[in-house]
Amino acid sequence: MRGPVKIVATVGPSSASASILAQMLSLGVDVARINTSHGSVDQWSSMLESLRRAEEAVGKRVGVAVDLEGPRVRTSNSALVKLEKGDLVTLGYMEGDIPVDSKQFFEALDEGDIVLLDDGKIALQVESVEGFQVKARVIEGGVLGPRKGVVVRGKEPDLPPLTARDRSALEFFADKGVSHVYVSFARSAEHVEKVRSIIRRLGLRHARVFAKIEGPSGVRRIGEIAEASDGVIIARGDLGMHYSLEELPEIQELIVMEARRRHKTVVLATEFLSSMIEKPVPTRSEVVDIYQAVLQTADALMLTGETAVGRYPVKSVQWMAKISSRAYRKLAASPPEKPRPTSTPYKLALGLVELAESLDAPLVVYSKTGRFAERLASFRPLKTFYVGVPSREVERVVRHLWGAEPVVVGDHPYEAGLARTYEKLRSENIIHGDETVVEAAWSSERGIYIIRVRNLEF
Ligand SMILES: Nc1ncnc2c1ncn2[C@@H]1O[C@H](COP(=O)(O)OP(=O)(O)O)[C@@H](O)[C@H]1O
Ligand SMILES: C=C(OP(=O)(O)O)C(=O)O
Ligand SMILES: [K+]
Ligand SMILES: [Mg+2]
Repeated sequence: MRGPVKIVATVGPSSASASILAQMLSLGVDVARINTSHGSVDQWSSMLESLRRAEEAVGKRVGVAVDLEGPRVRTSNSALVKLEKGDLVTLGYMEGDIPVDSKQFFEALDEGDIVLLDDGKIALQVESVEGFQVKARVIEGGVLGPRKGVVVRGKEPDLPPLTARDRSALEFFADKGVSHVYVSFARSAEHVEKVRSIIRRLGLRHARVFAKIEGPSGVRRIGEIAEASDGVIIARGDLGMHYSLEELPEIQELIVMEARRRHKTVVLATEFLSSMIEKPVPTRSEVVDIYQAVLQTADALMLTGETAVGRYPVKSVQWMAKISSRAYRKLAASPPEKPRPTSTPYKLALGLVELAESLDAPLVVYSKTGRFAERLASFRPLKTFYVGVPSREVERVVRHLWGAEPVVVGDHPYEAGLARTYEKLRSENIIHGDETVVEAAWSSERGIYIIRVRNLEF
């Protein structure tokens, strides 16, 4: 039992081939992330093509998440830059030892500011600011790769939530079966709503909008942002540059709690297995980090550099799946607490999860949009639950949810959809004929909620 936690893998140069992706999918990847901070329409096209081929080979369709660059400030160097501790370097707009691609970056800079590069691996302290010419001292050295993220600790560029690059990326992906859009640097509910309206205009009907919490305003406004989103992502890469690292565990706990109490999908991202970018085996602390993340009941864990540019993308997925299924055993022994239901649909969902658990029976439902599945997942059912869905579009949405196993049965009235779902599970021998099963669907035609328990043993 791989366990209910889902795995998001970033597709990049290391994993863009159909054969590598097929191995990753069969080992447990549930969502493929395309980080549009990098690459081009041509590269994204070939990634989607490889992904389709991998899905065919494995017989499993996964979520397709488009991660928008957002107002990201980056260095614009194309070659590596070696930086030694103590060096005095110049930062300039598209020029200098360290060229930076945003004018707003320089306008907000003051002497004494700490500038972090590449998820904080390199740190500088600003000594002088003359317009777009800045002198800074290297306080943490390293080799700066091309086009790496730049963050001024505690300062967020007051830029619009979407850039021209984001809009063209969304236009490209509008008819590509995308199931999730990750909004980078989400700073307010308004940001999220803006992206949602653009997505709707582009015809991405079912796509869910997840807000990436990457800086101080995202953390401060987590409540309104979570309310406005379908899910939140704890982006530990950028968060670890805005905050000092020892603050990260509490921020992670806070955001998981704020998301879960609002029944929102919650994803933990970045540096879970970063040592496996170079090595075939994780460090002990990475293993424990993943184990603890599962016990914190995130819906999904995200691999970034490990599968995008790492030397061991398949082994990284293998390790994440192995550790999370081990953590699942611990969870099964001491079930996680469930959030309070906030309305009738959630009360029904909670009742269903508890009924299935008390009978130790599989839960089978039919959900036309995937919203019913989201409500059930939010109560963290300990066993996989099966969700009949009308289309591949909804299948991809449901794939992201804790414990949810989507089954495409076509578009039917609820009761017929539920019957087809049960039949399909029986025909694939996922559920056995004599097994007690809890089923549910609501019949909008008759305005009633159907709960049926098959093969009860008294
Ligand atoms: N689509 C891509 N094409 C090329 N390189 C990529 C792609 N996606 C990710 N990468 C590489 O993998 C690294 C880690 O991935 P990720 O953490 O998603 O990126 P970042 O944090 O830089 O936005 C990136 O810095 C980049 O070097
Ligand atoms: C996932 C993250 O965002 P990105 O990789 O797009 O910077 C992060 O900052 O941890
Ligand atoms: K991004
Ligand atoms: Mg980030």
